[in-house]
Amino acid sequence: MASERDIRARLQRAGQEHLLRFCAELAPGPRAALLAQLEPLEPEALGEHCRRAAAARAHPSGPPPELAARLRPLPPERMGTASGGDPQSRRLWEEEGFHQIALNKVAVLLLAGGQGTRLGVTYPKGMYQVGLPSQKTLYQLQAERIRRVEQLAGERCGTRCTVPWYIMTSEFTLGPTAEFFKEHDFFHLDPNNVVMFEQRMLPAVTFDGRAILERKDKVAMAPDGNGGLYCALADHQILEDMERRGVEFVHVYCVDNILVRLADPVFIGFCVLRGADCGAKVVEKAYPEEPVGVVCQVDGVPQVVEYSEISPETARLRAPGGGLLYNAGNICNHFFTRDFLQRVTREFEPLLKPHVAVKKVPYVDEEGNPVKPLKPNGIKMEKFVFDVLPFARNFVAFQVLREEEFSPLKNADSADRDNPSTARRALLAQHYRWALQAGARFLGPHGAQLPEQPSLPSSGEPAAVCEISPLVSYSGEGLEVYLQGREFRSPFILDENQARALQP
Ligand SMILES: CC(=O)N[C@H]1[C@@H](OP(=O)(O)OP(=O)(O)OC[C@H]2O[C@@H](n3ccc(=O)[nH]c3=O)[C@H](O)[C@@H]2O)O[C@H](CO)[C@@H](O)[C@@H]1O
Repeated sequence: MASERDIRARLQRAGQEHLLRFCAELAPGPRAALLAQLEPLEPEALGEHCRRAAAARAHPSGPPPELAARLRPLPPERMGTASGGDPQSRRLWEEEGFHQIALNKVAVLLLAGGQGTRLGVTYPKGMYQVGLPSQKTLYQLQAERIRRVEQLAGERCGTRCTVPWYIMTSEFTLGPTAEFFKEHDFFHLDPNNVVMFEQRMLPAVTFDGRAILERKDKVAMAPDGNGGLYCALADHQILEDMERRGVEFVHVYCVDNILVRLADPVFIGFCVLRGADCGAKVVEKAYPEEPVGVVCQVDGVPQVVEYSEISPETARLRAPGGGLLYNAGNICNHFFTRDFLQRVTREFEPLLKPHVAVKKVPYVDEEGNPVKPLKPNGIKMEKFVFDVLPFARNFVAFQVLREEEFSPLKNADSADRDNPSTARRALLAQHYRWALQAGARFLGPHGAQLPEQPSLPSSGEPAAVCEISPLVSYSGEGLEVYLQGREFRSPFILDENQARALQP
C-alpha cells in the first residue's frame, strides 16, 4: 500500500488534491479506506478523465446538430429477420446455431454492472422477481434457459455441451450477485462455467473538472458504462479463458429483458452463416420516443445511435410506407466473434469516445456536510457496448418479434411502461400463446372453459395464467406432448415435475 504522501503527490499531479482535504481528521479505518480507493487511480489517467469530462460538458448537450444529415437507415442487405423470412432459412440458421453450441463454441455474456437506478432497487436487477407464479428471478430464468439450450443442442447433435456464462459486474453488483448465485447453488449450473468479473469504476466530476467527494472518506465513483466491457475483458483475461474453452462466438445481453433468449441458436446461426463478426438483435420501435437506441448508419457506417443522442424530430421521421424511418430498435443483444473482441481490446478500445451523462451526485461541501443536490451537479462518463460496431468488418442486424423477445424491466410500477407488471404480463402472455398453440385449453376456477385469446393487446392480461419453466421449453418447442388436447385449471405452472407427470 502506498503512503499518504505518495498518494497526495500523485493527486497533485492530477490536479485532484482536494480529495484528501478531510483526510487528517479521519479515524484510521475510514482514512485507510479512502487511501485504498485513491491508490489505484493513475495520476495521468485521472487528470485526463477530469479534464475530458469538464470539456465534454462545456459543449452543448443533446444530439450533435449535424447528426441528422449524416444518418441513414441500415440497408436491407445488412438485415435478417426471424419472423418475416422464409421458414426454410430460419431452420437452417437454427440448425447452424445448435451445431455451434454443441461444439462448445458459444458463450453468453451478461452485462450486469448497472445500478438499476430507474427501477429503484438497491440490489442487482437480476435478483429482481416480477411476481411470476413460480417467483423466479431474472437470474434464475436466464440460468434455466442456458440449461435448456445446452440440452436441446446436445440432443440434436448427440453430445453433451456447455454454454459458459460470463457475468460482468461492478463494485455495486459483484458481492450481492456472487452471494445470490451461491445461495441458489448456481441454479444447478456448474460453478466452473459461471465466470464473474468486475468492470472499472470512474470518479464523477464537477462541471469545473474536480472529482467529487461523496463523503469525507469516499470518492463518488460510478461504473464506466456497459462499454467498460472491453477494458474489463482485458483486465481479467476473459478472452484467454474463452480461448481455453474453445469459445468462438459470444452472445452479449443486458440483464433486464425478461424474454431474452440466451445463446439464441437462430440469431447465432444467422450471424455465423452470414460470416458476421458483429451483430445486433433489433425489434421494431414501438413509438418514436421509446428509450431504445436505433441501429442505423452514420456516414455510411453501421452504428447504434442512443435514444439520448437522437433528436425528437429525427426519431419521428417517417419512411415512405408510413412506418418510422429509424425503426430498428436496439435491444442490447449483441453477437461478437471472439476474434473481433480480441481486435477491440487490442486496437480499438482506446478509440471509443465516452458519452457524457449529467447527474445529481451527492457530495460533501467545504465544511464536510453531506449535500443531496436538487439540480444536476456532476458528470459521469460512460462508454457504450455498441460503440464498437463501426469497427466491424461485417456487421449484421437481426429483427425479431417484440412480443416473443423483448420486454425490458427498467422502471418501477409507478411508470406506465417497462415495469415489473409489463414484464410479468409479457412472459405470461407468451407462455399462454405457446400453450394454446400446443393444443391446451384452460378452465377457470369453477371449471368453466375460458375463452381463447391467441392475440392480446400488449397491455392485456391473458385469459388464463400459465407459466412454463424454461427447463421444459426454451422458445415454445416440444409442448404438444404435455398439453395437446388437455384441459388445465388456471393458474397452471408447467415445471419439470408437472411435465414428468404429464408425459404419456
Ligand atoms: C448503452 C446501451 O447499451 N444502451 C441500450 C440499453 O439502454 P438502457 O439505458 O436501458 O441501458 P441500461 O442502463 O439499462 O444498461 C443496459 C445493460 O448494461 C448494464 N450496464 C450498464 C452500465 C454499466 O456501467 N455497466 C453495465 O453492465 C446494465 O446492467 C444492463 O444490463 O438497453 C436498451 C434496450 O433495453 C437499448 O435500446 C439501448 O440502446
